[in-house]
Amino acid sequence: MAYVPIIDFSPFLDPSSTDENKKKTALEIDKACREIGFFYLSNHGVDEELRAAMLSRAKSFFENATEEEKKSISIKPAGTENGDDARGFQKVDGRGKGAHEVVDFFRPVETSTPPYETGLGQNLWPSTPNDFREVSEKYIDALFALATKVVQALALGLSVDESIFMSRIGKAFWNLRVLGYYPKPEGSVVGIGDHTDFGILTFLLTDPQKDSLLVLSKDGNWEPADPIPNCFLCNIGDMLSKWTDGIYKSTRHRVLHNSDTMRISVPFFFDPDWDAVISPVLPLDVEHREDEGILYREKFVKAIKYSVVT
Ligand SMILES: O=C(O)CCC(=O)C(=O)O
Ligand SMILES: [Fe+2]
Repeated sequence: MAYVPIIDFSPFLDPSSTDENKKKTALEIDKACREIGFFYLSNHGVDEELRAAMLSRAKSFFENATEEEKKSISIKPAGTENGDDARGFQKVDGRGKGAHEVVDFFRPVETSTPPYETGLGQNLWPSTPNDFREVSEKYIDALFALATKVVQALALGLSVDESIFMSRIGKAFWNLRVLGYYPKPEGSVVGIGDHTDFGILTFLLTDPQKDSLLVLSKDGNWEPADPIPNCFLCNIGDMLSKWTDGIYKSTRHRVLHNSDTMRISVPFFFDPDWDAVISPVLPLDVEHREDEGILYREKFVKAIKYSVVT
């Protein structure tokens, strides 16, 4: 797809690559972030078998989990038993925004005890299929390592002191999201409504179906961002936009799934540490403007209450 560029990430994985090669890749990412807010990442180092396993476990969950199991792991309001507004399964109906089913997992928070505050509960792992958790945790580790490297590349591309970013992602509050878009029933919209992601970067893994994910271009057209074999589709969230004072865009996107076949999609959202303050590091000729910061966890709570809990 011509609109979103494909960026070869191998210089950041190959220990023998030169600083010059790294800088070239970092500047390609920088350009995509300034102009589009989306890019495909190839040669990212995440094993093909692991990606296939993650997709197959997601598919197996939607094909085989019973309604009873889905109910047992469903998201519950914070303050109620096991509830934290955020972790677990939910079925979103097609009124307005677009129908889908979704299970959300977040970084575990060892220190919190029930009743949980928003976002700070325990992950509710499905038991269908029985190795869902094991595969997901391997996948999360791989994506966490990749995302950290991409953030290093962002710092290089921006000529920003890497430690400003690194000191705010050591315990990145990641979210693994497993989405099932069912075949379209009569008279409803299957998908996800127009939105921006609210973290730093999203890494999207989907099955090979086309024409579902649409990205809003600068001139106001919805451009398809179809899967490309062996690439992650990456996009910028609001936190990275804030870090760059809006120079990088968190681009609007939506899903419209008009098909007789179920679509499986697994976004990995890489977000700042729970307590991180995110403030502009750009423009480079002024001081890092700490006073204009936003607390990530406040952004999270607002975003979750608005988008997830119904
Ligand atoms: O399913 C997709 O292709 C994208 C999902 C998405 O945009 C989201 O969950 O934020
Ligand atoms: Fe999104």
